[in-house]
Amino acid sequence: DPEEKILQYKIRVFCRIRPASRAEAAQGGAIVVEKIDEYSVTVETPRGPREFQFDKVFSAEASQEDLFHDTSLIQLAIDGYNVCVFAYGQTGSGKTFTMVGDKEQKNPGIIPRAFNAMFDIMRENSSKFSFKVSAYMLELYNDRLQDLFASQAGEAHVHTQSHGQARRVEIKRNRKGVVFAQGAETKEASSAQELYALFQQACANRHISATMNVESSRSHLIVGIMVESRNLTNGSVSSGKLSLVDLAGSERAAKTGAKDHQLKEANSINKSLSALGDVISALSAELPHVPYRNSKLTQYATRVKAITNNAQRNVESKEIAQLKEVIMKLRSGQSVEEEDV
Ligand SMILES: Nc1ncnc2c1ncn2[C@@H]1O[C@H](COP(=O)(O)OP(=O)(O)OP(=O)(O)O)[C@@H](O)[C@H]1O
Repeated sequence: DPEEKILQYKIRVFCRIRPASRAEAAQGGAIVVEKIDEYSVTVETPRGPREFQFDKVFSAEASQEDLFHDTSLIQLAIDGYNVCVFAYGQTGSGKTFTMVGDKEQKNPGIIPRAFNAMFDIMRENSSKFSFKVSAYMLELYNDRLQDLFASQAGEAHVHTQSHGQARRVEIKRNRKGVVFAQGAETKEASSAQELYALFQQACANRHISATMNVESSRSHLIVGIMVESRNLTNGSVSSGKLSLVDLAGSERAAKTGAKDHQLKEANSINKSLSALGDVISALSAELPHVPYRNSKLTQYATRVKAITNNAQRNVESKEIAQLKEVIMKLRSGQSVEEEDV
């Protein structure tokens, strides 16, 4: 029963412990986190050990295969649901390793594995369905969404902008309440290899702050894969989306010792991450109002099909209230600003 599957999958939080790096070991670093069973870890703190629970815990020995083992979320996206997977953690905790993998792709992460699994599942179902896969890839940097496809698209205006910045993308909501990225270029892919090649092009356009940890990414990476499937027997069409997100480091601005534009980066990263935390708290507590609108990241990343009707009604009534305000202004002969609309 797909509805049952959806409820079961509403939000799941996994914990992955990464092994200590050679440098950390050489500096005499101690291991302070330990998996105690499938669902819990202990963390050494100055006030003694603390225990934390998760839907699943992966130890430092867990391989990339172990992590990806369960492909049911990919199946759900193909079945027409909106699925989002993201990695959260401080700089160097292993988000990019988990989502993307190592540079040489000897240990591919969730994103390339998801591309392969997606096309494998579609191939297995090709006698009953025809599929169309398209993708957009975005970067959220200093609260600005940028299209990572745009600057290799060869459009003249792109090159005239400073720092090779791609054009702006806006978050919009369609009449059905589904969030989409307006202005984002989507590209079709007919194989996992093609999709991966698009991903590599997109990654080459990301911002990396030069003076911080070289490996550190200071922006959120958002990969949206849309799957349209047509039932060959009755012609019905469904569309689902798999969003794969590699978040920027979650450390606090004060700790990074960052200045000026770096501080601005850290602040906007923190703002969007704490907004994400608020949304997840509201969703898991099943609160009637989910504060999606507090940041671009949450407007985009956490729109799930399982959102309660109440939350949806709240958003709609807010939009209707705005609309009423605009109508009132127009009636009384006042001017209407672009923001109002
Ligand atoms: N499970 C793992 N096994 C082996 N090496 C790992 C693992 N997780 C992370 N690493 C290594 O640790 C280093 C930091 O990981 P990574 O770059 O993924 O961190 P991050 O959380 O994405 O950091 P940032 O927020 O700065 O982007 C990398 O060299 C990566 O290869």
